Amino acid sequence: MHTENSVKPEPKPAMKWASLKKTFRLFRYVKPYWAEFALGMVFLLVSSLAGLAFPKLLGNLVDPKSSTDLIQGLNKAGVMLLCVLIGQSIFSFFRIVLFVNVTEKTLAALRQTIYGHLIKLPMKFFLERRVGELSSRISSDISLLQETFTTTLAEFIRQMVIIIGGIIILLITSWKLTAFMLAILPLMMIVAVVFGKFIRKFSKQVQEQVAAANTVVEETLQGILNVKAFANEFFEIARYSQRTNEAARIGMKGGKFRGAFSSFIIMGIFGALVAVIWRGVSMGLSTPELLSFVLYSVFIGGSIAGLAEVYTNLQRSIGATEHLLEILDEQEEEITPVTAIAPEDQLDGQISFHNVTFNYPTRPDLTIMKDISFEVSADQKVALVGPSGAGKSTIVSLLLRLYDPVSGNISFDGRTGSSIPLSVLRSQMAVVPQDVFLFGGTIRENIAYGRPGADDAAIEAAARQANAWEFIQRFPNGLDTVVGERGIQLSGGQRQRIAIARAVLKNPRILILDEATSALDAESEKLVQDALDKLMEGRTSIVIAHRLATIRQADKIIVLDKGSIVEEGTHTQLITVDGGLYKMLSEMQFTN
Ligand SMILES: Nc1ncnc2c1ncn2[C@@H]1O[C@H](COP(=O)(O)OP(=O)(O)OP(=O)(O)O)[C@@H](O)[C@H]1O
Repeated sequence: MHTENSVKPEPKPAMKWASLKKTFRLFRYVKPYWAEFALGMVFLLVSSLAGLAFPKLLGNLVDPKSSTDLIQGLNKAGVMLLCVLIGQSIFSFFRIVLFVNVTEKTLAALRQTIYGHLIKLPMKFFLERRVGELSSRISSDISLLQETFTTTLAEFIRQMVIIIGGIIILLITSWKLTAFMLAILPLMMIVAVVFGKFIRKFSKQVQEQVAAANTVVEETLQGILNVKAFANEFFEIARYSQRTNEAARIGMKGGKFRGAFSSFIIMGIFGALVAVIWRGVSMGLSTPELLSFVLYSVFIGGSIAGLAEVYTNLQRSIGATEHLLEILDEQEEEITPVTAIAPEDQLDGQISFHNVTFNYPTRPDLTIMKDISFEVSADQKVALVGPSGAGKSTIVSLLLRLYDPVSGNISFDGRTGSSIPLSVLRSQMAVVPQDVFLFGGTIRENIAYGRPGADDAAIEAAARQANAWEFIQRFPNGLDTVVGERGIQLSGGQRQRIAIARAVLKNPRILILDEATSALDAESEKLVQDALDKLMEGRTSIVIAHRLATIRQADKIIVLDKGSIVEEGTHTQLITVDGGLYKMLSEMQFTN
């Protein structure tokens, strides 16, 4: 089990400006929609400015002087207020529609960019992170940004307009009273900001705990079979409860501070109001003047308090942006669309390992492959044999260039692997893995994964060659049969034949076969083996063999032990080596 690195250190204050600058990189995704964005901004500004007229007009409304100017029985201030209201509702409507449009389009582009980037990252990246954490990270980080773009940003601008505009109007009304009010406000502001920052810490911790809890759900649902088989339901329930309780505990602790924060704001605002009214009365301001003054003060006070919330939200989205940018800053593999393979890049199928030494990037201290060299001629069938952990799968990963050797090199037809475009190289190889992964979808889609866009005739031919057609046909929906998320409705042998059909469709130059360790029933076994034999014909095949009976005909058997090649030869040669590992493994299997 991995340990959680859930609570990451808070970014240092010195980082702030740098992170803010980084966040601006996101505006690249807004750029294509800048016209809509700018228009939304105009609406926002106009509606915020119109909002500013509110207290003044309300003051006029109650002014006994204005009621003497009645125009046909209607109060002028009342009409203007109505106009402001109508104007504001129209502007708000367009502002929201425009901002939502821009946000949705921007986020879709961002989601696509991030996913497109993520899927092209090298294996090293995925070794270091948990998939559940990554996916919930991305979804929660993006929802945070959604909130920022649609509400927080607008709130920020509206509040700034109210604060600045309000103060200007107040200064014109009475600079003395304004100065008095302002003496109280900045204090509130500082406390609010400090408080907001403190609260932010809690929401971040809760977010991380929730992500950790989601990881448990995701992993256990994906591996539900294992959970049940090990009767570990209660263990998982306890694990999940621990995470969710922790999230709740931190959330509640944060809740207390949020409560205190809101009490502070209430005290601050009401306290300031009482003080301002008292001061205003003693300064001899008229009632309408006082009313609009108090209203402006409420607006300003409310905006300053809201600003702390906005600040918290902005900080959270800066955090979210940083996470997303961290992913975007990771170096991609050179994945390119392969439409046609240039003749010079067509593989013949010859492979050589020259003094390859390798360790996994996550475990630099542990040398997994030690100075390995071997040759595979085109169209040869070569078996990799050895005890568990000997390094057979690692050789396959190196062949696929999921990782690069630390020293030495791997060449294809005499060309170093790294000189062939990565996607072109991989497109000429196919893997039939031990644990076949079926995507939720139809059998047709699952087979066509070997060559997206293949027509039904090609899919049927591949299924026939893989000895899969017979069982597919027996399903009432044939190729349209939906297989579950992990293909649980299909038997192990059937899944393997689907994987073989995929490889047939791909028609690779180099075939990599990770033989299933789980025993199939005799009939299924024969069907799978027969399909594999047909698939291996006419191409280079590398077989990770667990059952030695299946590789007697191999052109070459490479025996690995602890990351080194200990023997090499055909079955007949190796079986005669006294004290040899192959002979020993072979005797063990046949006597069992
Ligand atoms: N992703 C990884 N990160 C770090 N070490 C790894 C990783 N994958 C495998 N190893 C280590 O590399 C060594 C070789 O593993 P590998 O999977 O290649 O062996 P194998 O011969 O295929 O074993 P098996 O027959 O059990 O599948 C093992 O010691 C294993 O612990």
